[in-house]
Amino acid sequence: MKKVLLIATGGTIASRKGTGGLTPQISPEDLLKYIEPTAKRFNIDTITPFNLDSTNVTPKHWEELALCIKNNYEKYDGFVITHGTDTLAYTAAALSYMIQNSNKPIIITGAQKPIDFDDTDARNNLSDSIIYAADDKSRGVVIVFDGKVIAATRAKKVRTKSYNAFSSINYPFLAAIFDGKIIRYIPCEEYSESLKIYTKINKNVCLLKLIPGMDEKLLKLMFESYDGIIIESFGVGGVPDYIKDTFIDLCKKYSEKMVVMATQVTHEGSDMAVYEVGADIKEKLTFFETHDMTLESALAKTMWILENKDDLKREEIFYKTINYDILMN
Ligand SMILES: NC(=O)C[C@H](N)C(=O)O
Repeated sequence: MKKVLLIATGGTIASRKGTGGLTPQISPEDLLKYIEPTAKRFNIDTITPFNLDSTNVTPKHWEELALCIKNNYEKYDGFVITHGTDTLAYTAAALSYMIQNSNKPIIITGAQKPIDFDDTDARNNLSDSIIYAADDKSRGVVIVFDGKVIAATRAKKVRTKSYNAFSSINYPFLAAIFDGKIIRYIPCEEYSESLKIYTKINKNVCLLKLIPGMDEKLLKLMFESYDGIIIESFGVGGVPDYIKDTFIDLCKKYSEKMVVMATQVTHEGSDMAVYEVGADIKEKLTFFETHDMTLESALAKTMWILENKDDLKREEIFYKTINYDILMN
């Protein structure tokens, strides 16, 4: 019988109504009781490293999850992490960099409604995740949600209430699961490189979303305070003329920091070479562009590189495809 470790971290899937609204209360053993026909086909152990609404999940928790999988890796055939949906895409992206070349599947799932609601999506999501985790052809870090399997670097929460809460951005779904059967659109390749688990990342990374007319004060503050600065610019990318000189000065002054240019537009990605507002600084400065990556992945990849990779290797690794994260590189 396949051995699966269910790692419960809270979220709506395990929530009940408290006096102040929904809060995680249902134990992982009780979660499994709601999907008994599936659960009894496998040998499932449970562990609860933390029990939070995912609004409260931080990079420190991503490190706890990576360590939990490292400590249990040899004992199980697959892993299912139940997680709140609000920051699930961030955790999934982080685990994609922290756990690489895993020939065992690591699934992250959650739900829009608690598992004990009559109209819940939780039972399908949990049951599908366990089936996927126990399947011989599954590998790597993925999200299973609403009958779809999404590469863990490509997900974005796009709906706050509907069951199809996650989209796979700039990449197709890897598989679908109908009535407990997996239909693989993109078969998982076996990793030939050895498993790598990183349990530390650099948490000193910030995000600045540009708005029309933005004051350069914020830009200065971010360059002074952080090791990694992600700037979400407009369209395919550029820096407005009214902050451009400051941006150039700061990039030169803090050349040891990682500056990453992203876009606020969800689909199709950035390309700063297209317009003069982007092209002129791209020639003069060293920074990274997210291209078709999600913001969640760009953030997690920056945190992982800053902590674990040599400065000279940054560029090569930022643009290297990891768990399907970037194609336009
Ligand atoms: N659907 C959910 O899980 C939302 C919840 N607030 C969470 O992220 O924990």
